[in-house]
Amino acid sequence: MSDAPERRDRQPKIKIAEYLQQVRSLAERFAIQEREEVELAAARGRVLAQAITAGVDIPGFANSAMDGYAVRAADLEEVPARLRIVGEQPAGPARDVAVGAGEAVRIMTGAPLPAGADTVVQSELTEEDDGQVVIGEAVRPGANVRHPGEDVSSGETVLVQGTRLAGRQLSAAAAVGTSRVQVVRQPVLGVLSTGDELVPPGGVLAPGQIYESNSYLLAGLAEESGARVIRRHAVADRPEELAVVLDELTSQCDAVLLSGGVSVGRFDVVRNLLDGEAESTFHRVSLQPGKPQGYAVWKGTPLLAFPGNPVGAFISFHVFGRPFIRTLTGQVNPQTPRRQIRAGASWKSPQGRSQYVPGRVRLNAAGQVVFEPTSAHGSGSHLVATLAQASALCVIPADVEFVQAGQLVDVEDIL
Ligand SMILES: Nc1nc2c(c(=O)[nH]1)N[C@H]1C(S)=C(S)[C@@H](COP(=O)(O)OP(=O)(O)OC[C@H]3O[C@@H](n4cnc5c(N)ncnc54)[C@H](O)[C@@H]3O)O[C@H]1N2
Ligand code: MOO
Repeated sequence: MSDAPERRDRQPKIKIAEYLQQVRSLAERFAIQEREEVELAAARGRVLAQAITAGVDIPGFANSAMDGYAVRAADLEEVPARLRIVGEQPAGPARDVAVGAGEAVRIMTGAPLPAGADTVVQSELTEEDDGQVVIGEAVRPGANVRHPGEDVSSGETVLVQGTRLAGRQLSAAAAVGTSRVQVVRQPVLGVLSTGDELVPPGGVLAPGQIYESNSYLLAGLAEESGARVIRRHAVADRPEELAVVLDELTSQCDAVLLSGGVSVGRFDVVRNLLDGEAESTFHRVSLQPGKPQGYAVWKGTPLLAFPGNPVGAFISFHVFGRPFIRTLTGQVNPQTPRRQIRAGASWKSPQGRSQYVPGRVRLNAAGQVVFEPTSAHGSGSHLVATLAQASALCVIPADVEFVQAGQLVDVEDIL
């Protein structure tokens, strides 16, 4: 057992932005430098180590947006118009058909626009009669024609370096002809829970014990952020055991996320063990939940230490963990978008800490869009089960102590 004394920690709190800057600086120093080339189909979730430049225009040629008839707008000045059908152009190679005065070509969506045509009339507005097409309604000149380079021109940047590749980005790369991409090596993250009271789910709970859940939370979030994860649990009051697990994890990982044991209690082993380590930094951050935070470098590998309370661990990942992984993998860190929505309930917020309240954005009975906390207990950092129902976070500034139903509040989506 550790016999470390309880700390009387009256350290002033630091601002979220200040601590975030420290976390990002740490990640910048350990940013992954290795690159690899992978098939586009295997690149989902990876981070681009190069820009993708269009090798072709998109669209590549003038083409039809509808199934219908390619015509000359000048022939539609008076409707109904009757035009002679002189050919057909499906999607695919351009046929040797052209549209002259008084003529039309039957055309399919995506097919190249025949020479002479400048407008496409969709088939619903037409009737065919004895080799002619009858167009009964006026059609805007140039309607239903997609022009070359309208989306992107050859030589333009389609995806910047540092983009994380999801389905849409893979599709953009494919559409400009890219088949292999340079990506940043996938980060390997250790996830380590500490706590004597923690029993793996499925085990038998003795009095005072609870099921361990943070490693599932943080491993899941880290994987969703593109990392490969190695998950472990070490008991809280045995620093030697924690040191062994840290040795093992840091020898295989680019970084380790810890939860629990960072506060001021006698058994807060993470803090007790790391306190003497290189660059070990512990702060009280003006955040609720998620006040106690720390980082250190263990045998050359950065560690981020989050509080053990499950919602605190989640908010810590949302505010610091995800930006840390993004920086580690060379991604840009855009500001998390916030929008103002009316509070759908009243609640208290702790003085001097920015409160993050899990909840949902919904329509209330009066038809107003409101933010509603998922739990009547608001931002309580132990509310692990109701956290799963939340899809948004309400962010209350540090100087606000009470939120009145109906007032505008800042809301962020949970990614
Ligand atoms: N005297 C003070 N006590 C506390 C302070 C303070 O300023 N002065 N801060 C409180 C705040 S705020 C937080 S947050 C917690 C942080 O404590 P630790 O990070 O040291 O976390 P633990 O004590 O290990 O655990 C807290 C809580 O969370 C449960 N837990 C921990 N790990 C897991 C896990 N992997 N899965 C599920 N649940 C977990 C643990 O059982 C505790 O209930 O300190 C306050 N105290
Ligand atoms: O900062 Mo703690 O996570 O509120 O309980």
